[in-house]
Amino acid sequence: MNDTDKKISLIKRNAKEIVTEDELRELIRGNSSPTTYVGYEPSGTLHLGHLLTANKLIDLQKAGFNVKILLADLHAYLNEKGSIKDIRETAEMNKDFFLAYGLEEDKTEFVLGSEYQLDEDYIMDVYELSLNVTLNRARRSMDEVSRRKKNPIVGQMLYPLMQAADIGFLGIDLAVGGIDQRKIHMLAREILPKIDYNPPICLHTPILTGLDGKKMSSSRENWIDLSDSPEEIEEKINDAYCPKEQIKDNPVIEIMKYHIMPRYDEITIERPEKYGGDLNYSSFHGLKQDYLEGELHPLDLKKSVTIYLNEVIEPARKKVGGL
Ligand SMILES: Nc1ncnc2c1ncn2[C@@H]1O[C@H](COP(=O)(O)OP(=O)(O)OP(=O)(O)O)[C@@H](O)[C@H]1O
Ligand SMILES: N[C@@H](Cc1ccc(O)cc1)C(=O)O
Repeated sequence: MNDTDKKISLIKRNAKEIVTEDELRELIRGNSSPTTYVGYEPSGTLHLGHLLTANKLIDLQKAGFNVKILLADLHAYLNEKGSIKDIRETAEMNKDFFLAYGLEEDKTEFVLGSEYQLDEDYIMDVYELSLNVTLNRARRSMDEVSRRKKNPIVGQMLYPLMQAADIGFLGIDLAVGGIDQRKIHMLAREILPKIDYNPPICLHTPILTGLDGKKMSSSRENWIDLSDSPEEIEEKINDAYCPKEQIKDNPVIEIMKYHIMPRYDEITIERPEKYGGDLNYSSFHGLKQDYLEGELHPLDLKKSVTIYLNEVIEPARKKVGGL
């Protein structure tokens, strides 16, 4: 494998899609330090779902990308997440969480949305974009992001235009987000060239299933986050939905796949001799096969996920605890 192929395979790992891989290859060949970003509406809980995108940023850092994290305070405000003062305080806390989680401090630039989103040039970009997007299209792009499904407000129309403008304004080559960001990203690819910015390449991560088998979300109380103690994690994993021989919508399998396996060359599932002894896996493929065939039992999986997840989270937990 040449250097470009190695980077591409790291970037593709556990991604749901890249739009497009050819453009990514061209970018990596032609630019030794391209720029990527994820934007987050500041949130009181940064759960393992949010951290899927942070894992991808860590991979991208290893592949030579400059990483920006946008703490999107004005977006959260427009999405009715609270007062601007409270949102900004939460943004400050989130910054520490990301660094604690493993992003390299000197290679990660944090940007608060309102630091530049009130500048004249940025606002002119948003206005120009607004002349290129129908109400219907703006509304549809927000289907999976907006809090408010009925009676949309104008704030919801500004939101995707601003997200597109961010990508242009911050000089982003590769925009990363959960697959729920897809429609906004596709809109950005289409409209940014109309105001003389390059269309971004987009990478989407899967959506992590919560402990109850539904999307992990701070409003469902079905999450694990960095402030959970080892005892809480043990209890949560023990009680988690984990159907036998089923991979789909199985949060314990997903935690193993997305949060644990990328951090180890090989993992061991400890099992008493009488049940066949320890199992070792260096790829998710082998583990998946064994689980589907009933060779790996949910209880053994849960025990190992508890041990490894605690190990993965420990450094961050210490830092966050000491803040
Ligand atoms: N369960 C999840 N799995 C994967 N990514 C997620 C998950 N929840 C949120 N994200 C991602 O985190 C980023 C920030 O999303 P945002 O803060 O709006 O989350 P949200 O969907 O409102 O979550 P919550 O319901 O927990 O508040 C987005 O890129 C989104 O795709
Ligand atoms: N739309 C993202 C937040 C975001 C805001 C602005 C951006 O430029 C990027 C991302 C979310 O759902 O949380």
